[in-house]
Amino acid sequence: MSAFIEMNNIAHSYNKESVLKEVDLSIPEGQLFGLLGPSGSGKTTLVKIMIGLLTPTNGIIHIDNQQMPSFKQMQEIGYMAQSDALYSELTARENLYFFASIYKIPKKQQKERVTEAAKIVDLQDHLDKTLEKYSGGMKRRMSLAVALLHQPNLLILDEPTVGIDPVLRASIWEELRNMQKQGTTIIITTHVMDEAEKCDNLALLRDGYVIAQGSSQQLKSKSNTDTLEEAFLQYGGAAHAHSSNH
Ligand SMILES: Nc1ncnc2c1ncn2[C@@H]1O[C@H](COP(=O)(O)OP(=O)(O)OP(=O)(O)O)[C@@H](O)[C@H]1O
Repeated sequence: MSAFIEMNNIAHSYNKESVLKEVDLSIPEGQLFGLLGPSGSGKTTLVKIMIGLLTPTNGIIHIDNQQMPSFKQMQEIGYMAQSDALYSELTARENLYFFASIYKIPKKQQKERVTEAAKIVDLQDHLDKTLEKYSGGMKRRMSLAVALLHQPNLLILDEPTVGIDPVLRASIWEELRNMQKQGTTIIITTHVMDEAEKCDNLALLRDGYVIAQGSSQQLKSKSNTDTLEEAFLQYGGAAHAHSSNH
C-alpha cells in the first residue's frame, strides 16, 4: 500500500531561482510529520505544492492515492498559512461562519463546529471582536481554528505556534495529538526544536533536497549527537561541504 502522501522527484523554481531540486517524501496516514529547514529552504513552497496551491516545475504528488491538484482532496485539507488570511473587518465569529460555509459544513453542524474550534484555541470569550482588534497571537490562533474547523483528514500548519505563549502552545499540541488519535495526518513546519522533538518523523530540507529523515531519536543517533539542534547543525554542515564540492 502506498503512503498517504507520496511526493516523487519534486522540483520547483521561481523564475530562474531553483528552490526545490529533487524532493522525495513518503508520509504514512495518521503521522505527525515535521518539516524543518533554514529560512528560505523551501518549506512553505513544499507545503503549497502538497495542498495543490502551487504546481511544481517537475514531479508528481499523490495524496490518498489521488494525484494533486485534486479538488476532492483539497476539500479534505486544512491549511494554516504563515500569514493570516482572515477578514479583519469581520468579527471572529463572522470569520468562522464564513469559512464554515466555504467548507460546506452543513448549517445544522456549523454552530457546534464554530464553538468547538474557538474552544480549542481558547478564543471563545473573544468571538465578537473584529479581528483588527486582535493581537498577532490571537490572529494566529484564529487561523488555526479556521484550519481545523471542517475536521480535515490532513492538517498542514506552516509555523503554527509563532507568537503563541507556552501555555496555549502546550494545549494546542495536546489538541493536535487528539486529532492524530482520531486519524488525522498532520504536517507542521517549524524552527522550534522542542516542537520538532514531538513529531513522529522529521525531514530536514536544505539546498533543495531532503538531507536527513527519520524520528528525532534516529536523527540524533545517526549523527552521534545528544540534541536535535546539534544533529541539524551536523547534517547541515555535511550538506554544505557536499554541495561546495560540486
Ligand atoms: N512567490 C514567490 N516568488 C518568487 N520567489 C519566491 C516566492 N515564494 C518564495 N520564493 C523564494 O523561494 C525561496 C524559498 O521560500 P520559502 O518561503 O518556501 O522558504 P521557507 O523555508 O518556508 O522559509 P521561512 O522558514 O523563512 O518561512 C526563498 O528564496 C524565497 O525568496
